[in-house]
Amino acid sequence: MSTPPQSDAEPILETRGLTKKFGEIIANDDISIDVRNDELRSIIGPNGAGKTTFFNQIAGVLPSTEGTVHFKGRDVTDEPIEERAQLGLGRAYQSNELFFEQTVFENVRVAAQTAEIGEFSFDVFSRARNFKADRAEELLERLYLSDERNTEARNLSHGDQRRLGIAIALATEPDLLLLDEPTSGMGPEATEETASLIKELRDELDIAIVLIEHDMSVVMGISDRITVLYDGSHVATGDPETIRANEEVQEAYLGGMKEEELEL
Ligand SMILES: Nc1ncnc2c1ncn2[C@@H]1O[C@H](COP(=O)(O)OP(=O)(O)OP(=O)(O)O)[C@@H](O)[C@H]1O
Repeated sequence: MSTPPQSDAEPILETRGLTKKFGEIIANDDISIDVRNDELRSIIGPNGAGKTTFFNQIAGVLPSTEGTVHFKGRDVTDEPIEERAQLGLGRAYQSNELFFEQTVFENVRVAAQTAEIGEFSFDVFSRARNFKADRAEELLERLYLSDERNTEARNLSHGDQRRLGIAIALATEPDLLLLDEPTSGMGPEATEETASLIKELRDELDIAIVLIEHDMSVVMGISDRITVLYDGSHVATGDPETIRANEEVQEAYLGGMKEEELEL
């Protein structure tokens, strides 16, 4: 399915014809989207739709079989993940990427220090401990983690680890933040808090955020626009009302998800 771009002004991210094949498996086929520089965009679709693969193609974790990725007008299709990060394309860290033996504060401070210096070295933990401390404190406050400042990352709750992963990503001062299922494994209350936090971050930091999310109340509640993938293809992009009313979206979802999961 050919997918014309949908945006009108100043896209920070443009994918064109993005395709990923794993041998015979076509994970993504010809995906073209534009994300505006102040946009909160959700990517949704049933299991196996190609969402995570698409994210990995954007971040530079996976090379694409075909197609291009432009970030801030620059072709980054062949740029490695670090180069994209330097340009301002950030992705939240997963729990298994944290420094478990270090405190919450040190995890964020070192991320800020690494971003400033340009590379990570194990020396960073022994450097002057107040380097980038203000920035780290500010981020902890913003992510509601100040109370856990001195807790070792391994002792954090699941939800706090997810927030720490976002704080680390923000330490690199991204202009576009990618969040892969930020509410997964959370109960209803933490999910709601995380959704508000994501919206707050976009509004206050004035950045673009693209998230993969399964919780439809989160998606419908905070997204400016939603992109629906199904079986590796782009089905639709539009505001929540448009997506809710789209018959093709309902069919795609009802084919792959239970109606009660959908809440469309
Ligand atoms: N490394 C890989 N090798 C082979 N096939 C893969 C690989 N990664 C993903 N796939 C396949 O590509 C398709 C898309 O997978 P992907 O994980 O991107 O979907 P998804 O929409 O993120 O699914 P979920 O919601 O379950 O995370 C699936 O058929 C999957 O089995």
